[in-house]
Amino acid sequence: MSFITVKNLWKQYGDQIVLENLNLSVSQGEFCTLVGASGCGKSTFLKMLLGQETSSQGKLLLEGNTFPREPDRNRGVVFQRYSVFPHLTVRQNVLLGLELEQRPFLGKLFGSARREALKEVDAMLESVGLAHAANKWPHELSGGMQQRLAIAQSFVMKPRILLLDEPFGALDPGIRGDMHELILKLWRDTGTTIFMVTHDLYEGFHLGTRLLVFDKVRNDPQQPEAFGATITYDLPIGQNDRKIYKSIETSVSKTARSLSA
Ligand SMILES: Nc1ncnc2c1ncn2[C@@H]1O[C@H](COP(=O)(O)OP(=O)(O)OP(=O)(O)O)[C@@H](O)[C@H]1O
Repeated sequence: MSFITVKNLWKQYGDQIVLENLNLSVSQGEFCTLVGASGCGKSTFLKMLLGQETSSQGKLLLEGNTFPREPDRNRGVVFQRYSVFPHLTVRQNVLLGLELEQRPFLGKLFGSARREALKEVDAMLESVGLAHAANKWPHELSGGMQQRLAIAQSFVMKPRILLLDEPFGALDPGIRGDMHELILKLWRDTGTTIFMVTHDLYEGFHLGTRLLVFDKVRNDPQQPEAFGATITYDLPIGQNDRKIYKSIETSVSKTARSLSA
């Protein structure tokens, strides 16, 4: 059975149609990268997967059942920035999720429960390359290290679905390469189903298992809000066809111009 099923899904804010007629079937453990013009609804789609937004029409199913309405521990999220708590050390940042899960009201663990949790935290920090920075504060970390921390915070909760909204968008190209390796390693080790939004077509074409292009097939310059974006390409990663790359680039740029006009 499909892990995630999207059937004729629409999202509308007031008179603005943001997404129209999305159809998709995703298996458990896939890594989908989402590209598309700014404002065409990629983050809105992630929010629906997270349970922060509801659809206006259509179905969004998790193993055949309606998606849970509220965010829960099965779904993690990493944003481009500001995912970590500035008043907690690196170690405390990763520990907090486990503490809140086990002691939702107190938010603190003691004794052997705390020791067990810290073992998990330290293993996680080791695996994202932050073991040496466990006692540092977020403001003492570089941008790349902060994103490593945000990724550790998510993975320590062992989510079934991880949503990444331009997680490497603010990083230098050199550091991005290291982050690609890290996310691929964690994905392979854990089998998490990942959806990652990126503005970088290269990332889209090379990372994960599947590239989804969000774009508008219909556009009325007189009524720009009358039509939403849909999935125009659904390609397996590794398909390095220059012509497809060019055609996606051209179409996405055209939509970007119309959305910013
Ligand atoms: N809560 C909301 N209320 C009204 N309109 C919204 C809301 N959230 C998003 N929108 C609108 O929906 C459209 C899609 O926004 P969204 O953030 O999903 O696009 P995006 O493709 O992720 O853009 P970017 O790549 O710039 O992050 C935009 O026009 C935005 O203004």
